[in-house]
Amino acid sequence: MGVTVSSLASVFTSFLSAWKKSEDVRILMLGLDSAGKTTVLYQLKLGEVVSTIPTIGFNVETVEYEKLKLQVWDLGGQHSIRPYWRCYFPNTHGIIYVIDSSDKDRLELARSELLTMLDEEELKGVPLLVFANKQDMDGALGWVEISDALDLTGGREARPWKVQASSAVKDEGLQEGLEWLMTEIQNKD
Ligand SMILES: Nc1nc2c(ncn2[C@@H]2O[C@H](COP(=O)(O)OP(=O)(O)OP(=O)(O)O)[C@@H](O)[C@H]2O)c(=O)[nH]1
Ligand SMILES: [Mg+2]
Repeated sequence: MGVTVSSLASVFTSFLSAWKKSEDVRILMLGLDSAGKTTVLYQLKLGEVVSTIPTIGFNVETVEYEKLKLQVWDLGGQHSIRPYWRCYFPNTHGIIYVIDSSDKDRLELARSELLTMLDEEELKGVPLLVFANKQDMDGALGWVEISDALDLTGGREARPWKVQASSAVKDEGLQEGLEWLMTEIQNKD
C-alpha cells in the first residue's frame, strides 16, 4: 500500500484548512442596551452611522473581512431579552462585548452580565473582544479603566481577550479590534 497514515493525515489536514477558509465565521455581539452594538454592526458592514432603535430580537449581517465572510449576530441588550442570549451561543467562533464607557452607573452590571455569559460551557475558550465604546463622549472612562473594572485576569478566563477603545460613530478602533479577534480565531483553528 502506497498510502501511509501520515500522508492520509496530511491530505486530511489540508482538506480541513481549505474547508475552514470557506466556512463562515460566526461572531456574536452582546452587551447592555444602548451600548452601541447595532451602530458597530452597521459601521462594520456599511462604513456609515445608521440611525438605530433598540433591537428587539437580533440583526444579523455578513461582514467581509479579507477573504472571509463573517456572520455577525447583534442581539438586543435590554434586560427582558438578555435571557435569550444563550440560544445563540452554540458554534460561536468569537465574541464581541460592547460597553458604553460613559455609562459608569451600569459598568458593574455590564461586568456581571459578561461574566455570567462567559461561564457558559458553550462559550468555553472562545476569544473575547470588548469594545470600550463611546470614547468620543465627554467623561467616558478610558479602556484601561474599563479593563481594570472588568477584572478579567486570573484563572477564570481561560480564553484570549482584549479591551479595545472604540467610537462606533467615529469609526475608531473597530477595525483594530476586529483584526485582533480574527487573528485569535484563526490561531485557534
Ligand atoms: N457618542 C456615541 N454614541 C454612540 C456610539 N455608538 C453608539 N452610539 C449611540 O448610542 C445609541 C444606542 O446605540 P445602538 O447601536 O442602538 O445600541 P445597542 O447596543 O444596539 O442597543 P440595544 O439594541 O437596545 O441592545 C444610539 O443613539 C447611537 O447613535 C459611540 O461610539 N459614540
Ligand atoms: Mg441594537
